[in-house]
Amino acid sequence: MDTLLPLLDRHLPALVLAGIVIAGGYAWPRFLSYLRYCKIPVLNTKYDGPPENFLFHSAKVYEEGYRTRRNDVHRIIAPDGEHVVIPNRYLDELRERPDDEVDVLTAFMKVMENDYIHLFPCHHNTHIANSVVKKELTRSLAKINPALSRAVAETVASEMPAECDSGWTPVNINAVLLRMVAIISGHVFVGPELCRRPEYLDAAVNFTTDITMAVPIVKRWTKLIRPLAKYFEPQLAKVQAHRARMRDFLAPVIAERKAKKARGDTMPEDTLQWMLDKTEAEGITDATELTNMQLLLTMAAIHTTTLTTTFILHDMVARPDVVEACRQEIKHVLAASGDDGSMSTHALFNMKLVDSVMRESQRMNPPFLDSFRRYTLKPVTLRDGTFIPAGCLIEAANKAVLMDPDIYPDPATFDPYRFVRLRTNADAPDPLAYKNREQYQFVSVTKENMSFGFGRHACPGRFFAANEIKLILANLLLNYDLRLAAAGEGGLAKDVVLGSGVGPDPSRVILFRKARARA
Ligand code: HEM
Repeated sequence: MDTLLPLLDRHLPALVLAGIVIAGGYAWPRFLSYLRYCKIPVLNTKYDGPPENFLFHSAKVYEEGYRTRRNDVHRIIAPDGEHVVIPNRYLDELRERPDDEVDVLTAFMKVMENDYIHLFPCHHNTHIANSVVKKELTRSLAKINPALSRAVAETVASEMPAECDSGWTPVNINAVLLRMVAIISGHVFVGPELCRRPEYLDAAVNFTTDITMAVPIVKRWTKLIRPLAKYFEPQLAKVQAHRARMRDFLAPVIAERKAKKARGDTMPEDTLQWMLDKTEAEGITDATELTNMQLLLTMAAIHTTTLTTTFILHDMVARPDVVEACRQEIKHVLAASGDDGSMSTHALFNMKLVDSVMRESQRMNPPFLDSFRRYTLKPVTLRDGTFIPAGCLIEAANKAVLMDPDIYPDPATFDPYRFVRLRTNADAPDPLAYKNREQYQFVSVTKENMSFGFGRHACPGRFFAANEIKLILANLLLNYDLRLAAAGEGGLAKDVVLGSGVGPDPSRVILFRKARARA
């Protein structure tokens, strides 16, 4: 104490100043946040407190918001801050707002703590990656589908456990699908020669999981000292190690492709090549940027498609009649299409019951409880005078809408025929009175189904994802019998809801057996 007091005395002014700076750094953002949000009614005071309160009760929070305040802008307090929930009736108006007013990328950068995680390449290159999916990939689907169809057949055969050939075998289908989807997507991301290479597969399978774990770790650090997190949190180093490995993997591939192009060789048709062509045209030659763009697509595509397909199979296997009806439809469509065994986009379009089961499964198990995440870069005044300040993370309820009985009658019942009925039977009552019943296809995005988002930034990969999922389902149903495992055999589904994310029970198994010759 004797030595401490003089020391304190000598440094008192500096200590007081440091205290003011730290307290100010902590309190100032909170004060600004208070000013920004204080006029927007808050919903979830009862889930305030430790982050777990919101994380594990988020479904109830969104549901309560939709039930009690569906026509008013309101606020949810989540562990990462305030989320402003926008009623559906404003979405058509908001989707028209330009990106420099209501921006999707800033929203995702904030949610994903991009300053510390560095998931997104610079704005411009992120737009290039998105536009490659929207334009080149989607426009090429009919052309690449025969090759994709063969790739799916090979991958299903190689990835399903060999034990299924000799009898009923418990399969953790989520884990199997993750590799399958990574390989199949890899065919169109980096090409058939590279899509099974361990470096690519490691990034495709583990990058998303490592980022998902890193984001809450970053958020635990108070903003003022967040830049220091990378020196203390090994999870952040893990994310950057993925980037370095992927860059080492892609750099020689990129160099080789550039040489091929210079020689005038025929170039591959995959997202890497399309991104190379677009960036080269603009003089961007850095392999790191292309690596980041490729990793971004991996992040957007692999786990989302895997969890959607897992949910569909979990929902199907509980209903043997639906499995059989889908199998018959697939056989019928293929017999009528006269294709050479590969499944064309036209044949996939005609699998309308399969499509309906996919949409119904996604209706009951959307990947996110919310959708239409945007950030207001400028203050927004809506036509009826409703005001949303600048600097807000806005979003709309998704799951609560999908369970609304006025929109989806008897919403808690899984009805495999719900959407095929609406699409093919003009007399089927349509509570939404859509002008075009094709709005009920799996890929259609509406205010009443935003699992692929909404507006001009709705998921551009959904057409590819729908093809991929249908091809996987068709191959599994034609080549395997499947049945429900009992609870004791790992068959009990317990979905995981954490914050706004929803996933299937990752440990659940389904019994598969290689199909004997069927009629
Ligand atoms: C079933 C699988 C998938 C689901 C559920 C899904 C879901 C979503 C959602 C909810 C968004 C945000 C949209 C919005 O806020 O309006 C999104 C954006 C995006 N998705 Fe997907 N996605 C899937 C598959 C894919 C695939 C396979 C790809 C790439 C081939 C992809 C590429 C993208 C891209 C590039 C964006 C950003 C679009 C933009 O900001 O303009 N997604 N996705």
